[in-house]
Formats: sequence, C-alpha cells, structure tokens
Amino acid sequence: MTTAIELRQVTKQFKGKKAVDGLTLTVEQGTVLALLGPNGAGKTTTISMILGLQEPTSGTVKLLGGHPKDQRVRDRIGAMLQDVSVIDNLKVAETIDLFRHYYANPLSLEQLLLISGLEAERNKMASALSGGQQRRLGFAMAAAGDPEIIFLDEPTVGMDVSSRQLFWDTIRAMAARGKTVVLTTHYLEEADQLADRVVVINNGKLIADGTPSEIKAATTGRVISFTAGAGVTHELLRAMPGVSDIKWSGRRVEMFGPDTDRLLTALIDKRVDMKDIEVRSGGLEDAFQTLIQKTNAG
Ligand SMILES: Nc1ncnc2c1ncn2[C@@H]1O[C@H](COP(=O)(O)OP(=O)(O)OP(=O)(O)O)[C@@H](O)[C@H]1O
Repeated sequence: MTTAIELRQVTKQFKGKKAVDGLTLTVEQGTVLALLGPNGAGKTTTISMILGLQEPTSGTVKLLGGHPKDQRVRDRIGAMLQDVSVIDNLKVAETIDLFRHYYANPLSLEQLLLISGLEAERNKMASALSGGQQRRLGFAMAAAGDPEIIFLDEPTVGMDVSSRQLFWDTIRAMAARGKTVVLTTHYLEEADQLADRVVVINNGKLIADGTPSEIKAATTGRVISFTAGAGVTHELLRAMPGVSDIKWSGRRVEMFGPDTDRLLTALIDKRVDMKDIEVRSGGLEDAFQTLIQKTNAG
C-alpha cells in the first residue's frame, strides 16, 4: 500500500491555544477517512496543514510522499474547504471549465456537472446559486483535476437529502477507483455510511481511530431499550452488572453495556418491570458522545 498522508507529531499553536496537539497519523491510499470531532476540535486546522495552507508549529506533514506545497503534489490533490467562494460574472459551467484548465488530465465538464448534480444549473451565474448548490460547485472544482486525494471539509452542509445521496454515491465511486477521500463532518451518519476509517479528535488530540464498527463496538457495545414500569428506578438499573450508561426519555430507558446478553438476563432475573424490549447496536452518534464525554472528564 502507498502512503497518501503522513503526519508526525504535528502541533499547531495559536496565541494561547493549541489547536492541534501532537497528532500522528498515517493514511493509506484508497482510504475514505472521516475526521470527526466537536466544534473547535482542530479538524480544519489539521486539513489546512496537510494542504500546506498553514505551517505546523512543530512536527512534519507529508502528502503523497512529498511536501504539501510542491507543485507536483498539488497537481494530484483536490480540496473543498468550508467557505466556497465563487468567481463573480462566471456561469457554473465556465467556473468548472476554468478549474479544469489548471490540470493536465481533468475530468470532462459533463462528468463534473453530472457528479456534482449541477447539470440543470450549468448556465446559471455561480453567484446566484443557493448555499447547497455552491457547495456542490465547490465539490466539482475540487474534483476537476481527477485528484488522487480529495479533501472535503464539511461537504454536505446545506445540501438537501437527494443532493447528499448523490454526493455519497460519488464518493463511493471515487473510492472504488482507488482515490483517497478525507472528509470532516458533523453528520455521524455520513461517516458511518462512507468511511472505512474514522479518526476522532478532541482538543487537538487523536482520541479514537478505527472502522466505524470498531469505534462503535469499543465505546458503546450494544443497547437494550424498554419501557420501564412505574416502580423501576435509576438506582435499581445502575446496580445491574456491566452497565456503562443509562439514558431516560420519559419512561423509555436505554441501557448501554459491552455484554447485553448478560445484562438482559440479569434484568429478567431481578424481575425488572419492562415492556417493548429492544436490543440494538449502539450508533456512531452514541459512540461519539461517549468518547467526547470520557476525554473531557479525564
Ligand atoms: N487563526 C487562528 N487564530 C487563533 N485561533 C485559531 C485560529 N484558527 C483556529 N483557531 C482555534 O483553534 C481551534 C481549532 O479550530 P478548528 O477550526 O481547527 O476546529 P474544527 O474542529 O475545524 O471546528 P469546527 O467543527 O467548528 O469547524 C479552535 O479553538 C479555534 O478557535
């Protein structure tokens, strides 16, 4: 496997604030990596250092084995950052064409209009697009050079459900062609749907790294939910073996634990009054919240 991205002990210090704190990360080519973390975790700063837009305070960044600012490297990457700015007085198709001409082997205009879902808007002025459409244009611009690595910072913000679905299909197709995709997102469902690897950062530090299912399994295990009878108390449930967390929503209870078979047996043994029992795997959302709470507490 070839290495697409390599970060070694990367730190970014702003005045009084360590935005990224000793991050070490290697990403193989062909990976779809989702970078997750709460607001201010350091995701955007990390991506801008990988892209060479900001210099690390310490540590090293390698992109496709070279320096991020090297033109030979830049020709092989594409990026869509949070603020997509469009060029005034250019139509959608003209904007995409302009970007195509920066690259030696660009995708065709038609292909780019298709994968960004902008065929119907091709003759619209870029500045007249809606927020979600502008993000789709940003995606077309990032994909114009048929890059080996594409960086997408919160790509689907403002996109409606069908645009998001189209976008996901496009990412899957890029991954199938061996491309590396790095995306940040606040939509955990998106990470779960797309990523082969999820890296969670909090306060600039890596706190979890694995496949979506590994992260879910390591943090939440499975969940038992039921409607509790009037006599069931939080203390009673807390005393059950192997309970890692309990959430109440009215009388509906969710109990999290690594071994739900044992937990369910214990609940039945103690004759806990339960109705409409369900057992399911914890979602990535649950896993993410647990991780952030754990690291903030520790
Ligand atoms: N140029 C800067 N000067 C000072 N502090 C900065 C600068 N850029 C970012 N920061 C701080 O560094 C931290 C990390 O910011 P960053 O934008 O990387 O987070 P993020 O994970 O991308 O957040 P979000 O999910 O809100 O986009 C934040 O506390 C932010 O305020």
